[in-house]
Amino acid sequence: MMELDWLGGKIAGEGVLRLSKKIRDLEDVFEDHAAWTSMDPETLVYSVEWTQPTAQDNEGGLFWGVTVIEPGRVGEEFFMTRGHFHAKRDRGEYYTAVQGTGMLLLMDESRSGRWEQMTPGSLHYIPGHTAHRVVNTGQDPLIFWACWASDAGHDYGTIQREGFSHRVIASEGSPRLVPSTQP
Ligand SMILES: O=P(O)(O)OC[C@H]1O[C@H](O)[C@H](O)[C@@H](O)[C@@H]1O
Ligand SMILES: [Fe+2]
Repeated sequence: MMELDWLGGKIAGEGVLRLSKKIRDLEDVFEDHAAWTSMDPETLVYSVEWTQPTAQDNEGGLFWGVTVIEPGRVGEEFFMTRGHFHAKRDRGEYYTAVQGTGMLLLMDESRSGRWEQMTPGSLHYIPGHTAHRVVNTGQDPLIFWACWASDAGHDYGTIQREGFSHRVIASEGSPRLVPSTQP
């Protein structure tokens, strides 16, 4: 059995998987390359804990995890996840925020973008064929839980090549959505 620290964003139990993404892992994710280069490469941007109680190729299985995005910026742009489509495009996902404030960026396959505000208690259904990225627009860690299909997989390449339709930047202290000029 797994034990969740719901508000702390932690999973305890056997077989919990963990990864963390630092500034050095996120080249070409942020628009301002000069600002990225000037930062300490060891700065933590986000970490993920998840459980895979079933095999990755098990059609019909579910995975469960939590992501903690630290507060911070690269230039004008807020810390955020890499973002992805699912490798199996039709697979959906749930996100629910428990701490902090942020923005869920969504984009369909014709690059049409939309977004949802994330606050403690907000529930977000991400349909299939929709890329998703989370941006921490607050001063505290943004913590959200997720449940997704075990055979969904992650396609990072499409976002790496083509970028998201929009970015979230700090404009006089407040978050502002701007159309992307480059991947
Ligand atoms: O994988 P990223 O786009 O960097 O997002 C970070 C993580 O966010 C959520 O927790 C998803 O459920 C994970 O599958 C994903 O790995
Ligand atoms: Fe996903």
